[in-house]
Amino acid sequence: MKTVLVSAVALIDPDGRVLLAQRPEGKSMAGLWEFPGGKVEQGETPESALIRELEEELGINTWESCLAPLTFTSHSYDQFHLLMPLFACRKWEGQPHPKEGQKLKWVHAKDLREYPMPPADIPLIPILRDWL
Ligand SMILES: Nc1nc2c([nH]c(=O)n2[C@@H]2O[C@H](COP(=O)(O)OP(=O)(O)OP(=O)(O)O)[C@@H](O)[C@H]2O)c(=O)[nH]1
Repeated sequence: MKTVLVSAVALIDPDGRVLLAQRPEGKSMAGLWEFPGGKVEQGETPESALIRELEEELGINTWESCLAPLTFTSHSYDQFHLLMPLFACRKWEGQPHPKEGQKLKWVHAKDLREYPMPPADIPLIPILRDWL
């Protein structure tokens, strides 16, 4: 099976809340809440892919020096195996706003379980809760 590298980020606001984005209708796993990010394309690093995705999805800018490795998930879906590093980021420029029709929500760590997430993300929840 093909391993797909997807880079994702926990954006953390001054209140310690994390930004989740709801996958829009029409996409696979529509309605589930996920961390902003996306596939690492040819010639990109996980960091550069994330910087690009944050601009495309949320209209914010950040820098490699502001992306701290936090943890990762590794999960087999039917069609591919997902390998997803999760970075933490507390510093960016601009106000995150939905550029692709997705819903956005700042969520306290203790409330993360209330937001249905893709199966690959489930092991990340306690790690984030302990870390935040
Ligand atoms: N950004 C992001 N992707 C995730 C998370 N969890 C998870 O399983 N994924 C999966 O990782 C892939 C990310 O791909 P993408 O964001 O670049 O592209 P996409 O949603 O258009 O993908 P798709 O249309 O192929 O489903 C998707 O298959 C998505 O379901 C997460 O927390 N954040």
